This record gives sequence, C-alpha cells and structure tokens, in this order.
Amino acid sequence: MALMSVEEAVGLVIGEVSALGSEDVPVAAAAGRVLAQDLPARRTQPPADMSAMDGYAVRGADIAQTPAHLTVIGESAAGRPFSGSVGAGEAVRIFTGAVVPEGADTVVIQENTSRDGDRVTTTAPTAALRNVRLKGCDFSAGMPGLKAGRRLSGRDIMLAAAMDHATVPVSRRPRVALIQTGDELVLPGQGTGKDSEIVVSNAFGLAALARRAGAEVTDLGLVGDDLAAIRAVVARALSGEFDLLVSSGGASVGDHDLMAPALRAEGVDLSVHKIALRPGKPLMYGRKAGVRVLGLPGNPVSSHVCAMVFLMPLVRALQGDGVPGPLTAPARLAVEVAANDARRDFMRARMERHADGSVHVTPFASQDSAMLSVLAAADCLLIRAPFAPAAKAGDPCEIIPFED
Ligand SMILES: Nc1nc2c(c(=O)[nH]1)N[C@H]1C(S)=C(S)[C@@H](COP(=O)(O)OP(=O)(O)OC[C@H]3O[C@@H](n4cnc5c(N)ncnc54)[C@H](O)[C@@H]3O)O[C@H]1N2
Ligand code: MOO
Repeated sequence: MALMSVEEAVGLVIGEVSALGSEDVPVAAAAGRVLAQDLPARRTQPPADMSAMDGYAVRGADIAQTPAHLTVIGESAAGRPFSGSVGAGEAVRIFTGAVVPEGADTVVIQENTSRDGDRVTTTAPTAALRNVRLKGCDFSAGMPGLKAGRRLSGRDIMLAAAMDHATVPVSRRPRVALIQTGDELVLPGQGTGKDSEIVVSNAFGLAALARRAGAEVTDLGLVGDDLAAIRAVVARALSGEFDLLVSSGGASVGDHDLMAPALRAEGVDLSVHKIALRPGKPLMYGRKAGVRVLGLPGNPVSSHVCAMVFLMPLVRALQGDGVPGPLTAPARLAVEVAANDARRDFMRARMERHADGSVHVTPFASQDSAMLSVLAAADCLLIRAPFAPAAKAGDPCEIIPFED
C-alpha cells in the first residue's frame, strides 16, 4: 500500500475541523486559550488627553519663546483631574497619567522649568503638543481589539483587561482520552524486574503536549494486547465523554498490533493509516460521529513526533486556533546530511546560535525511534523533505524548535 504524504494526512486530520463550543472565563485565566469571538474595546484608551510626563500643562503657543513665564493655577494628578481650564499665560502642575486640563495642549517636563511660588518659567524649549497622549490613541470604544481564533498571550490578556473585559469568550478545551497498549508495559516504579518489561513513557509526553495545546487530558491507563480489552476501553473513550481518543502502540502490522482492528470493530472510520513519515509511519486517524481518534505508534520517539505534527495541531484546531502549527523556523546545517528516502524525516537535532544570529543544526548520529535519551537531549527537529538530496554544512534547512 502506498504511503500517504504527511501534508495529505495533516489536511485530513485538521482540514475539516472547527471549534468545539465556547465558554466565558475570567480574563486572569485566559492566557493560552483561544478567543472564540472578536473582542471589541468596551471603552476608549486613553479616555481623555493625558500627560505622558511629570511637569506643567500649558498652551503650546505660550511657550514658543524660552524663557516663558506662566502662572500656576492648580494641579492635575492621575485619578484627580483639574476641573478648571488653562487660559493664556497659565499652567497647571501635572503628573504622568493625569488628564490634560481643558485649554492646555502641551506638557513641559519639570526638568525644563524653574518654579517660584505660583510662577513657573520654562528653561528649555518644548515643541507644542509634546508629552500628551491623545484621547483614543491606543484604542477606541467599539474597535475590534482582538480577533477570534487568536491564542491569547499574556500581552493579549493585558489588552483584553484594558478594554474592560472581566471575562473573555474562549473555545472550550478539547477533552482528550489517552490509552497505552502493550503486554510488556508497566508503570514507573511498578515493574517486577523482568527483562521483557518496558516502563511506559509515552502517555507522559503525550499528556504534556496535549495540555500545552489546550486539552483537558484523562489517562485511561494501560491495556494489554487483547482485542476484547482494547475494544472495551475504546468503547468507553467513544461514549461521548471525550472529543478525541489518542492511543499509543499496537499500530503496526504484527500479530499483536490490535489497535486498528479494535477501532474498526468499535465503528471508527479510519481515513489515514500509514504515512510517509519518519518516525511515525503507522499513524491512524479516524472518526466515529463527533469523536476523533488518533492512533499513534508505540515507539516513544514516534509517538512524541506524531503528537507534535498531528496531536497538538488537532487540539488547537478543535479550539478554532487560526495558527495550529507546528511552527517551523529557518536554520542552516552544521554538518552534511545524506539524501532522504520517500518518508518526510523529523530528525532529532541540536541547534547552536552563532554570533551573527544564524542558527546551525546538527542531527544526532542515532535516529532510532526508541531512544528517549536522544529525544531528551535534542532541542529541535530537523525536517528533511521526501527525496531531499544530500546537503552540505551551511545549506539552508527547516527546523521545529522544541518549546521546552
Ligand atoms: N513488519 C513491520 N514492522 C514494523 C513496521 C512496519 O512497517 N513493518 N513499522 C515499524 C514502525 S516504523 C514503528 S513506529 C513500529 C510501531 O509499532 P506499534 O505502534 O505497533 O508499537 P508497539 O509494537 O506497540 O511498540 C513499539 C515499541 O514501543 C514500545 N512502547 C509501546 N508503547 C509504549 C509506551 N506507552 N511507553 C513506552 N514504550 C512503549 C514497545 O515496548 C515497543 O518496544 O512498528 C515497527 N514495526
Ligand atoms: O515510524 Mo517508526 O516510528 O520509524 O519507528
């Protein structure tokens, strides 16, 4: 059977996905969530012309010549505006963040003045209109401040709060169920010391990546290589409690690789199985009604790479994220690499930043998809396109930097 290209598979997995429902969350809890609707400003900022400096609010025309002598008629502080207006030859003592009083249009910083009782004299020139933040220069009421589909950063929630939103509408978190299959698997600390045992690792990495992408994750635990047992846990995961089932293991063609038969027996329509991807060839994707299923290979590195290429983008797309990723970056090869075969390769690699800012990437000598020590030592994946010719040190390349 011909292998499906990674692009086609990604298209099938996230192509027709739209956001699950939405919920309102306090703005303080909204960082990392995806905005479900455009967020307009509920007020104008600054709400009035405001001083950007500590000094004196004056009429610009009055200070065209230095020195200019003015009479101080009052004070405007942040939150405590001056109620009168500034006439010709007058000044109001003003502080940063205070409303510029009516009549004034310029603020002279106090370092450029000398004060004597209620008289103030300018000691250096100030251009008219300086040091004033005009009403609405940041945003105006009704203006679309943040667009739907945006994953909110700390900077975004500052803007949301300043626009006077105590809560923000975000897409609800996709509910993800994890299953790990394999008779050999034991939990950390629970092995009996037999050479045939393998301590599970995959669910920890998968849960971490899914949560980082915004999912609520439930680990349904380990299940042996037994069709009835796998079907039972698959049936639970498909029962409506979850939006996405993610399995690891049992995806290949061996006699004990039972995930595809179990999924099909439980009514999952598998549209992807076997991809031109390394690591991660035996990747499955399918749906049963509203529940999506991602069947990842058991090899630990394969499961993790597939999670970066398919699981995280899918979890983000299920929140309506307009940029589901993964985000790639340009770099240069630090060493030569051999020609690639038909599978798009995501090589574990380390990057080094040179003084000129360029990033140089060295893939590890071992690219075994079982080797967690190499995965943990890597800080990026070097992408090699299908049939890419051999390349030499200094050639441009593309990487996916790990986010942690
Ligand atoms: N004849 C063929 N054999 C294999 C092929 C193939 O095309 N033809 N593909 C290989 C590739 S590529 C991969 S990747 C693996 C994937 O196999 P499975 O998804 O069936 O994975 P398992 O056999 O269940 O496990 C593989 C390996 O990973 C260990 N493992 C499994 N689950 C976990 C876990 N949760 N935590 C840690 N380690 C885990 C497991 O013990 C095995 O060592 O198939 C190749 N074979
Ligand atoms: O795809 Mo497998 O992950 O090459 O080992």
